[in-house]
Amino acid sequence: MNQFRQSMYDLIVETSTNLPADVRKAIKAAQEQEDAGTRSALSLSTIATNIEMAECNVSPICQDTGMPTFIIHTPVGANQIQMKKDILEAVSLATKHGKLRSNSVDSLTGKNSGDNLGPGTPVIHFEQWERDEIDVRLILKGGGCENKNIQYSLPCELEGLGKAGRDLDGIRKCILHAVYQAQGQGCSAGFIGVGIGGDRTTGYELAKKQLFREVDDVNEIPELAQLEEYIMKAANQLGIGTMGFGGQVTLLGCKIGVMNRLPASFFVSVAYNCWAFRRQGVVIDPATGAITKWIYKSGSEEPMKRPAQKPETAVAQGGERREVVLTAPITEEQIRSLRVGDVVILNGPMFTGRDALHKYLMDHDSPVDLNGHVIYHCGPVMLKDENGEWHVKAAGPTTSIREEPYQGDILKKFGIRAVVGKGGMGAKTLKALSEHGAVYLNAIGGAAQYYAECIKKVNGVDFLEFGIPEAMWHLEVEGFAAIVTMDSHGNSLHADVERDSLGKLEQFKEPVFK
Ligand SMILES: O=C(O)C[C@H](O)C(=O)O
Ligand code: SF4
Repeated sequence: MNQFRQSMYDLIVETSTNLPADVRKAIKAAQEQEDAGTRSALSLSTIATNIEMAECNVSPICQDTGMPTFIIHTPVGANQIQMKKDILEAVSLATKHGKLRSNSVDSLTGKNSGDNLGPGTPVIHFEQWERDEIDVRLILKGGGCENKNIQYSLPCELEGLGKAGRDLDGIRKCILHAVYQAQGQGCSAGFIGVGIGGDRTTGYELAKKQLFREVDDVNEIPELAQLEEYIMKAANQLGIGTMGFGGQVTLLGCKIGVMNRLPASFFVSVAYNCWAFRRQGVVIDPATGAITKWIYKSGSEEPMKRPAQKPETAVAQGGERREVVLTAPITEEQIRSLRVGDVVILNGPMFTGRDALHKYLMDHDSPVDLNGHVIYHCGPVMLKDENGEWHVKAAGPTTSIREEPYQGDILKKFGIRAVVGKGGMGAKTLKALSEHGAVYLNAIGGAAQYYAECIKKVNGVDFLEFGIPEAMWHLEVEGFAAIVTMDSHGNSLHADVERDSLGKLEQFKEPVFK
């Protein structure tokens, strides 16, 4: 088994950097369905480019490399203690090499362990079987989509859909509601795994296990096969689209599993996975620890279509949208001229800030003058070279709504003119954008290689003690494209799409499965 640690390292790198063929196929099919020139089509082109860049750079597809979760089947007698040690070493090494972001945070102190190891991380499940080989599957599911997981307890009353009872039709309503409530925040278009039954814990486990099924397989249980097919059709009529920009494709895959439950409980658990659906698996020779087979067809066999021109250029040429180039510090006048739908190309300085920084800035000063500047909701993957210089390895946006309690106050306090993130923000921020004269710019979630390439220099860093993802990185960008989705005149594309999709959800109120 001396090669086992290397095999686990290879599995981690492949999973983080090369999206498997079945996932790529689903994204390519979505590209075919969206009308050229729309915001969703533009986002899918960026996503396609990003997938190819990640494979080519052998760098993370998305900066959030998630909670590494290993599901392992071993022959009777395999040394699981040694295997676990090897996995921990492989995880730590992959983190050191920038293939995983340091993602393990002490929940009480906020301290990042720096190597992805700590109580509860990574997740490793062992099970014995009677076969001779070892089967290791890995999923890297990011935090933003994890936050959109949802569990229903039937019977219940659902917004837009009314009563959901303890039957197949009630289950149908829960799943549709799950897709609706995620909006674009889990980086739609997404994949869902559903677990029917179990208790609160095993229901979610079952839901996550569904994510290991191939996107195009067919459920062995006929009622569930029918339900999966129905959900794919119905969810794609909600109009949420890629990143919640509106569009034809909201859901890329739906897999449903079932297990028994207690008489008093009836849970429907939904695990939401972003388009950056990173999972792979290997078969291992128990004698040597070497990989004998990759379980999911490699992404390298399913190349993405690269757009002929840069996606943002294509949009600007589409006519209806304006492209505005801005360099910080930005004036109020420049901001007031922007409208929802405009594409902004940012050049110059940009400062990252996410959860820890927003909380800090509420009652402290900023170490840098933020007047007229751009704050980027981003927790990058960074590596330091031998000369002590930092390099950006992956740097897409994080879900902005988490900063809703702070953002409005902070942008007024420091004079910030633009907030870059993904998934949009709420009413409090929208009001502050209007009052102060600022905009919200939506970048494409998960497109971490695409944005990393726009970052030309790291000028400095503050609060490294918050950990790499939470630190305030001083970046210098060039050609960083994002779409105005909330302007300084009270308009929010996110509010519009949410309202429209609720209207569409209501069309699915009547029973379908009797
Ligand atoms: O943590 C991140 O960088 C992103 C996160 O996965 C998110 O979707 O918000
Ligand atoms: S940023 Fe988006 S693509 Fe990346 S892990 Fe979070 S939800 Fe997934």
